[in-house]
Amino acid sequence: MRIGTPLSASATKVMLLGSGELGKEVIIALQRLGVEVIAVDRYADAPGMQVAHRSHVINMADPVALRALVEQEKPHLIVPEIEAIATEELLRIEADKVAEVIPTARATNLTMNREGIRRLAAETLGLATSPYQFAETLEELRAAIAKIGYPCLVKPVMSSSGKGQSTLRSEADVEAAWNYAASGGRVNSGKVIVEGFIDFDYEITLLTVRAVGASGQVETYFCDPIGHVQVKGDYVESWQPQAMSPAALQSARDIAAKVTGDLGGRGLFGVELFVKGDKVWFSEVSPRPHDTGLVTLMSQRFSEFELHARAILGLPVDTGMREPGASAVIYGGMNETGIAFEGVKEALSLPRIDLRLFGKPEAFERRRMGVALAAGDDTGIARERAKHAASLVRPVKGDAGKGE
Ligand SMILES: Nc1ncnc2c1ncn2[C@@H]1O[C@H](COP(=O)(O)OP(=O)(O)OP(=O)(O)O)[C@@H](O)[C@H]1O
Ligand SMILES: NCC(=O)N[C@@H]1O[C@H](COP(=O)([O-])[O-])[C@@H](O)[C@H]1O
Ligand SMILES: [Mg+2]
Repeated sequence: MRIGTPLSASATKVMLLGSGELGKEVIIALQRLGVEVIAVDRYADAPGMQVAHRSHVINMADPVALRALVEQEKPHLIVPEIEAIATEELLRIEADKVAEVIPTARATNLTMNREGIRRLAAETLGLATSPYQFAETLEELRAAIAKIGYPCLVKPVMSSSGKGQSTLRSEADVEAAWNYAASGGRVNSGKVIVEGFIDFDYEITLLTVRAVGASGQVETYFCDPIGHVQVKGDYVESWQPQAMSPAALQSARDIAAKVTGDLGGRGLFGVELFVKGDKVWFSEVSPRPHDTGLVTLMSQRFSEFELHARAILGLPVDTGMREPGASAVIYGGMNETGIAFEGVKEALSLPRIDLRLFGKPEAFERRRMGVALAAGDDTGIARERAKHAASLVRPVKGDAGKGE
């Protein structure tokens, strides 16, 4: 693909659907390559909007509003960024050749909903997954759990970052899990998945890139595995590389190649896998950069965001690492708008540390507001540094007019 001049008739135009912290980095990467970027999200002043050429606030789950905006902006590429999009409309947009959807409209549609991707992975591709059932009423949920047993997890079919997700240990947890799934998902479709609990040794994200190679064909590239820790279904810490046995790594790559090969298109995918010994289970896949991959801003030659930008533009990629790294999340810790951060100077005084403060206009107790990034001679050192730096950054109530 030729790249034009932004804001001119020759512009290469990309529209991000979702403009949070991950989209913000994709936008910066695209802008560096001379792309014109339009940021879209459900609220004003989202992180990516603050660096895009222009932005729009719409309900992306509304097919009519989505179609109208795409026809108004006429982007060449549409890059979904969040799990709250009317993906059936993306199928129509792609079929009508209005714009190209990254990686494909089908991939976005299947992964937007846990049922689509789970049935594809387990039933069509025959990959190992946790046992699962779907339910649309509390009664169905009880019947589903009777088949799966305890402990198990209940998740809304459309959600992310652990929203609406519960781990159930007994019958006493069922009703609360049902209610939380109904209220906590990003979009309430009324349906939940019940998953059997996998007692894994560790879990990884295998960033997998489908990009045009030297042959001119789309080829599959793997980044080094990323290890992570999740609390309440949301990532709090990640590091790269995660040590794996050769058999587990091979199996992880085979699974990732199968899933991303079926989903197709160009772009970077975050393939989430559970590992116990040499056994690997597929959990889910994001057809876009992954939150645990924020570590790659520090650890790779090209971050997952730069790789996504290159891949979607049809450009070559290099998935090599630079050095071991780690990331640690900074939460809002309060429900306030216009907060401030203290301790940034202290955090950045630590060796080989960097920070991203996302600039979200409103903080919530458990809303991710920033991330500390660290490098080290090994991941143990990098993890300690990242956690230390994150702990030094303290969100406080913003004081209008006070610069510090
Ligand atoms: N079947 C399972 N067995 C054991 N742990 C699980 C299972 N499903 C989920 N988890 C744990 O919960 C975490 C979040 O689950 P999942 O990835 O499905 O949620 P999510 O809302 O899609 O999160 P994200 O969008 O951040 O990836 C997993 O990374 C894992 O730590
Ligand atoms: N696990 C998916 C993930 O991390 N997605 C990232 O979080 C943003 C939403 O954050 P918000 O809920 O704070 O607005 C999304 O826009 C995306 O950048
Ligand atoms: Mg996940």
